[in-house]
Amino acid sequence: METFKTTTMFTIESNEIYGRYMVAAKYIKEGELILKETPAILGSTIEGFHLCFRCCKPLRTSVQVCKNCGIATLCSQDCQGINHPDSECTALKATGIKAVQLINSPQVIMPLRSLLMRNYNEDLWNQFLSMEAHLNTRKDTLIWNSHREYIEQPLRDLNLLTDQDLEQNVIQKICGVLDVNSFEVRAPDEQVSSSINLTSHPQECLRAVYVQASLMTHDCTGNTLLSVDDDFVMTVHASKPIPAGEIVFFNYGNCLKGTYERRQRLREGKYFDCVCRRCSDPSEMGTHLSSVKCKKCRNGLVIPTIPLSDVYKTSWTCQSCVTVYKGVLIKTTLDQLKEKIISRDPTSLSQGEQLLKNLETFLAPQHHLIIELKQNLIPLYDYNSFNEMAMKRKMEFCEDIIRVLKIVEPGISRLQGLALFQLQSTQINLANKQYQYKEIPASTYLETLLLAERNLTEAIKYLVYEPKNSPEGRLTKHALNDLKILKSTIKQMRCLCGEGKLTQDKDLLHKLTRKPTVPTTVL
Ligand SMILES: C[S@@+](CC[C@H](N)C(=O)[O-])C[C@H]1O[C@@H](n2cnc3c(N)ncnc32)[C@H](O)[C@@H]1O
Repeated sequence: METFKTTTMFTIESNEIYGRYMVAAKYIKEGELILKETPAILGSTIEGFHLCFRCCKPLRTSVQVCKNCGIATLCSQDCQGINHPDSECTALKATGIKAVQLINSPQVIMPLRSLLMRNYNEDLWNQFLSMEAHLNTRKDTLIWNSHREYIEQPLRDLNLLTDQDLEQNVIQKICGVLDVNSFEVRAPDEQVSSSINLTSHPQECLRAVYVQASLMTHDCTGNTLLSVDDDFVMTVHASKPIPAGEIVFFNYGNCLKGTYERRQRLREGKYFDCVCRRCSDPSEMGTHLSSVKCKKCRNGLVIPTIPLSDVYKTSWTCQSCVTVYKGVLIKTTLDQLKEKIISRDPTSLSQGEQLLKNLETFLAPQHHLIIELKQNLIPLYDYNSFNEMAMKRKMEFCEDIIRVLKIVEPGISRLQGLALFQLQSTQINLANKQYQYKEIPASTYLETLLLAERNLTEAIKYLVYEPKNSPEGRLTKHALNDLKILKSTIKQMRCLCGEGKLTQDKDLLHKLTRKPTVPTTVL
């Protein structure tokens, strides 16, 4: 086994299965910082859209061009962003191309910026080239041909590629590295609600390559927490203790998806078949995120007989009455349900609840389609935030999601932090309302506040690792302030209860029902 690189925290090793991978060089404590890194290259998603070369803000209306190179698009001449250094500016100018040529082909910009690295930062270029691109697997596939037509050909037409570049498939290599190694990061100025929404990706998210962080191997339960701040600096913390010699993993996908969906995405985008502990377990560590209800006994849960096989290729067996179902049957049912989810009106709460009932007749209570629908319904319940039933339903959904997250994302988890934050704020709002209208006695009110305090404290425990200059970091600041207020309220309520004075402290209720400074649609 060859060791490529060492820091005090990790070494890089390599084997046949993973290629290079990161290994803990010492015992790493939960929450310890493993690495902090700026991106080697930043750009738009594969389809390409225009962004400011300096700050990477998507350019929606006016576009200016860098006065020095006359090519790079900018949001303004005064932009203070650091992502268009003089070295790149000079290399871009030397190409002799015109700004309009790039404006007409936004999809070539990120590959071109990557290519230019070789002219001004050989070290970084070599590191970039050493990254996994899966050229052999991708050769002559749809993605290969698409990159040839939409990226290689336009760059060739601009005379930016040598014969040797074409012979060595340099552009395919660059595109492969970008596709396999990029992290999706938020575009600056994205609304907080979309950026910390669990379900939908921000509309204009960017791709960024971090040369060290990308060496982490995938595992569906991971042992790290990755965060990116407003300046695109990535931090990697241990989400649980990592003994010396253990692999440092990161979950490349969405931990709330089912095994089939996760594995399919990894196969299509990262070119490997995940065989981690979670993928190999037919019950997904007891969560039953992919299990369906048995039609025959109506009691048991039906799970794949061979979990590492495709849904439709393996048979499925009821854990209770042992009835065996054909995989195609399960797949057809799931496809029909997915179709219903897609075609529902996403703004209609009643339609969503109706569909949820429908899903619950076929699927395990924690099936990923049910969890996903609940995530989507939570923001709709926020619009009814003064309705008691709505608040209770929202809390129920948060608790359901947290229960699953505790298993599939154990340890420090941003998603758990966000879900707990949502939960406690609704608990407080509901208790305030009930206490104000004398529906609950002071002792019950106090009990609920204590419960909310525990949830808020736990949320903060997970969220303190978020960089201060990120939407989650700003939410954490807000949460810390909320906790202070909550503690002082609890103190006052304890006094009131102790003295038997069940008064309604309006000021106290007002403080506790303040709207958070960030939208609450975090789930
Ligand atoms: C972002 S790169 C990781 C670094 C890469 N191993 C290298 O040597 O450059 C992702 C690639 O690593 C490999 N990989 C990562 N996690 C894996 C896993 N759990 N099982 C098999 N291969 C994995 C796959 O080839 C995948 O496309």
